[in-house]
Amino acid sequence: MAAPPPVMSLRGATASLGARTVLRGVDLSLGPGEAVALLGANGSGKSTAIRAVIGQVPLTGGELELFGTPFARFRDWRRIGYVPQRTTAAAGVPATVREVVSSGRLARTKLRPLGRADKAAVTHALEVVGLADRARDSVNALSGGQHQRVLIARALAGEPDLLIMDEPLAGVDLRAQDVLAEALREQVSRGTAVLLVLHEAGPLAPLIDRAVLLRDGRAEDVADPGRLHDLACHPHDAHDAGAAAAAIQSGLTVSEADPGTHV
Ligand SMILES: Nc1ncnc2c1ncn2[C@@H]1O[C@H](COP(=O)(O)OP(=O)(O)OP(=O)(O)O)[C@@H](O)[C@H]1O
Repeated sequence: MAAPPPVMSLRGATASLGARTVLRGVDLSLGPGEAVALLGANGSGKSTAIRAVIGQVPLTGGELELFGTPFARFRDWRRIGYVPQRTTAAAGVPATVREVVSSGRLARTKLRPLGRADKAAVTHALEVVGLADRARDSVNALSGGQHQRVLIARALAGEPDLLIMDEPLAGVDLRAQDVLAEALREQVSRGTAVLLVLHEAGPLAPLIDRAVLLRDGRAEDVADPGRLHDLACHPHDAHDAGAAAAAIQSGLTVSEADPGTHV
């Protein structure tokens, strides 16, 4: 039987923001059930890359396929969940936590009232992020970290096959990070592919199958996600991702001065 197509595949992707070329030939793909961390310095183009994947930033060149379908023909958006970079879930309209999380089902219900399965998925997502007891509260009454958890619950409620998250742990306290890591672990074990922009892997580190470093508008594979922490926190140290990968494989830090010292 033929192997399933990648969940997402970018090939030679180029993109610009204003006059600035941000992506200069990015190759990045994700298999079903794979969890990939996208690392890189501030401004290296991580958010731009994932916004290109969901069609918010148009490619100026290269190819994008989602679930084996070229982007221009892709319509199955319910298969993709997206958590934007730290923002607020409040839109000036006094929506409740449950309402915002329920909006994660929109691509599935196509504006019909929520059915039993929809409501169960929303309730489950609220429980997973630890906000079931706040379901009736206005999102305007939440803290920044709680907003972030609402946005994660909204993405989970859609039961996506590909979950894309831009720094999902930003502003989330350590206990909630553990809860979210467990939620993601469950999601990945069900076969969901996850693409995460990370600066701090924290409790997500054990989940990550592969890390990719964005540098100079291109993506470079990092061999061992076990060294994720160093590259996530110190992307500038990776002067040469090839050397970094070799060092990582051999168990040395990227900037190790004494090759006899293992970390
Ligand atoms: N609207 C815009 N117009 C022009 N340039 C932009 C715009 N938005 C972002 N940029 C630039 O594009 C580059 C990539 O930005 P992007 O947000 O993708 O980086 P990032 O790797 O996600 O950064 P961070 O780690 O700080 O979140 C940066 O140099 C940024 O200054």
